[in-house]
Amino acid sequence: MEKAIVAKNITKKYKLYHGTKERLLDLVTPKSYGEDFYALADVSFEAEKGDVVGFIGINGSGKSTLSNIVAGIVPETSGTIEINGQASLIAVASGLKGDLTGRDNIELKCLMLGFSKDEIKKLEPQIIEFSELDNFIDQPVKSYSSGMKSRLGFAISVNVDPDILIIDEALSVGDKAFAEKSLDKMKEFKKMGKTMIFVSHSIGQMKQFCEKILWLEYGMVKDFGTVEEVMPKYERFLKEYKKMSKEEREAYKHDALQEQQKVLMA
Ligand SMILES: Nc1ncnc2c1ncn2[C@@H]1O[C@H](COP(=O)(O)OP(=O)(O)OP(=O)(O)O)[C@@H](O)[C@H]1O
Repeated sequence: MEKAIVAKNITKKYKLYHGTKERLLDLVTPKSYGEDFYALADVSFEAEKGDVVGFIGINGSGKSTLSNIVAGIVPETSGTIEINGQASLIAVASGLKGDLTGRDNIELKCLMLGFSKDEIKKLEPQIIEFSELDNFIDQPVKSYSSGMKSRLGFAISVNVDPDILIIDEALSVGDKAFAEKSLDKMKEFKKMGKTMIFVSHSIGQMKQFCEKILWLEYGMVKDFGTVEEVMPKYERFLKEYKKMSKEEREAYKHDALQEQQKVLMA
């Protein structure tokens, strides 16, 4: 099978500062201030061409950070990510410019993807129709609601025929009718054998779409396997996690972060 994405030992470190003073001091004498925080620790996974890989995990587990790294929006601190040669990759959630109108954003994103002016002219009506933004298409994107932004991002992404599509929580905002239309489009993509990364908190959507599941927890890979292998374990975990008291969750997190330290030292 042809590999579409190969991510090896991805680590993402952020600096956490206690207040502005510490942040400024760190600018003057770098590395002296702030606390290291690892949003991802030694994460590896692969997607074959045509796989739909779902990223799951409780809040703050690193799903968006990883999808942004795959999309090339956020740089990894260490590790490598390979995207199959000619694959054109598009992330629904990225790259909309607030000061530009919806229409200008369509043109800009298409230009960046290498489309010619003529090709963009043909694509534009299709994208606008899918977005259902009507007259808002000529308003600056900063005046859009998050649902509207997500509709524009999704409309562009699914109409430019990418090889790899990254859908990060794009269906959780906006109305139900649009989400259903988008899910239909995703089914179409799946039939066409496109590779997708899908980030969602919806267990139903995950089961419906994904072949593989990457379960992240406090930046570490808790499990990676087929949807049939991983989802039942995740659902059992969620049931237990929901029952935990605040203190129990803190203790759980503490243990996970100690494990993270071990992973990072290895
Ligand atoms: N720019 C940043 N600076 C510092 N910490 C960050 C930054 N971006 C993300 N983080 C932290 O990294 C961790 C992982 O965040 P991320 O958004 O990837 O998680 P997630 O699994 O997508 O969460 P959610 O399900 O809530 O969307 C979180 O603790 C978050 O606070």
